[in-house]
Amino acid sequence: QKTESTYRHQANIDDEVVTMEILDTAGQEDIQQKEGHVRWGDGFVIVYDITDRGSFEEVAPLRSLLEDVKKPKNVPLVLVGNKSDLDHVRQVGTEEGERLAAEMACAFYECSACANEGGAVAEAFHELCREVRRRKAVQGKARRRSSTTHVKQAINKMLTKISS
Ligand SMILES: Nc1nc2c(ncn2[C@@H]2O[C@H](COP(=O)(O)OP(=O)(O)OP(=O)(O)O)[C@@H](O)[C@H]2O)c(=O)[nH]1
Repeated sequence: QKTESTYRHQANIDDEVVTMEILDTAGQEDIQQKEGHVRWGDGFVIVYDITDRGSFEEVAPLRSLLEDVKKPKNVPLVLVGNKSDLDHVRQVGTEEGERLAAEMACAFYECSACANEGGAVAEAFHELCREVRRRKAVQGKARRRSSTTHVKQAINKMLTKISS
């Protein structure tokens, strides 16, 4: 049974301590629940499985939901293709992920929650934090003394291991 969990994770990003509140959604919510998650989040990691084309096809509708709920603001977002250790059963090419991320104007990472070589999982989260920070600065809401940036996220498929 799919479950929803929350995590708190602290990281030092560009010499600033950031506390992330992470919501790992189960991906089976109804539309009201999904919208609630989207309202709650400051930033989003959308994760698909490179060995499952269906999961890749769920990205665009999710992105539309984010846009609809957050508009007129644009949404801090990163796109992650997970399970890069399973390259031999890959169904979604790296270039396809890159192209989709370019369309969505967001950063893209391929990574593996199991074999997290090069720390791509952490890098994806760190980049999301930077993006949230940039948007807040642009919106004139940057609070210089705040050492706690809450990055909240709602996604359909999520990495459960975060290491930095
Ligand atoms: N090989 C490989 N397996 C992975 C990777 N990430 C997750 N898995 C496996 O994929 C399965 C699903 O992982 P979950 O983290 O439960 O995926 P989920 O979509 O978040 O599912 P829920 O937590 O039930 O919502 C598990 O058996 C994991 O061990 C990865 O990077 N590589």
